[in-house]
Amino acid sequence: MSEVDNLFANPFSKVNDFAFDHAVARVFPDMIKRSVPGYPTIIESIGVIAGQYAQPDTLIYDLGCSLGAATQSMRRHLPQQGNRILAVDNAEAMVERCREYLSAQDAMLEEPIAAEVICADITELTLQPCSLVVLNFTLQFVPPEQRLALLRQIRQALLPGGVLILSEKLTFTDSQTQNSLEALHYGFKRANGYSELEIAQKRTAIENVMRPDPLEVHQQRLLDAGFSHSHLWFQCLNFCSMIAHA
Ligand SMILES: C[S@@+](CC[C@H](N)C(=O)[O-])C[C@H]1O[C@@H](n2cnc3c(N)ncnc32)[C@H](O)[C@@H]1O
Ligand SMILES: O=C(O)C(=O)C[C@]1(C(=O)O)C=C[C@@H](O)C=C1
Repeated sequence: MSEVDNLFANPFSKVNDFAFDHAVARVFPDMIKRSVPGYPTIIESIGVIAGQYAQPDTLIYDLGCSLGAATQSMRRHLPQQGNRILAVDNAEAMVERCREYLSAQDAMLEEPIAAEVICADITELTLQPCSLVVLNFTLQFVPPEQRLALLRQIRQALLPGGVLILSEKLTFTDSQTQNSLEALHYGFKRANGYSELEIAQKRTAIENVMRPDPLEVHQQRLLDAGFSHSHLWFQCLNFCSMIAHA
């Protein structure tokens, strides 16, 4: 089961780029809960949103599933209506553990919704028709120049009435807002037991691999990808989640 995240607790002579490797997979539930304000609420709400929007007998994608927290939530909330969930991640360490977690969940649910975990790059997948797609803190790790093409693919795969749930860390074009929310986010991490060194080293580790966008950039890109409408349903500090309608 999950261990405490102390991956950045000791000083490094050089901080390497963040990777979703075995060390991260081992501590990931603790890391994400202590790093992303509102993460438990977002996970639980994804199940509720899925209950509202997943159409009977259709496919659901969880893209960049990590350990499958969103998939597990959807399986808890969805009525048994012939849905199938495809959870995809390109980090082998995550996929291995995700499969274990979902098998453990199988044993706890009466009629578990079918869920399959695939190790693949989501920018290279051909998506099948589906009613719901989840990108929960994944798009920020996709190279910016590939984001629009991915969203177009998702839009094209969505059935009429289908939705995308898109959760992201945000940046803000107004520097006062940026500085205020960034400082509060570090305060959130501190309150969750991370030291100044851990906060600083993690910041360096993610700066080349995780490139968040402002909300306006997301909204325009969703329109450019063919979504008819998008809106926020959650924001806590500089982290948010949106629903985009096909
Ligand atoms: C912050 S984690 C996502 C958390 C997860 N969705 C959850 O709800 O707990 C980002 C994940 O996206 C995956 N990822 C990043 N780029 C990817 C890509 N091109 N294809 C597949 N997975 C990707 C990473 O391996 C990582 O597991
Ligand atoms: O922005 C940060 O400082 C974070 O730690 C965020 C974040 C994320 O949003 O995915 C970065 C990497 C880990 O996956 C967990 C959390």
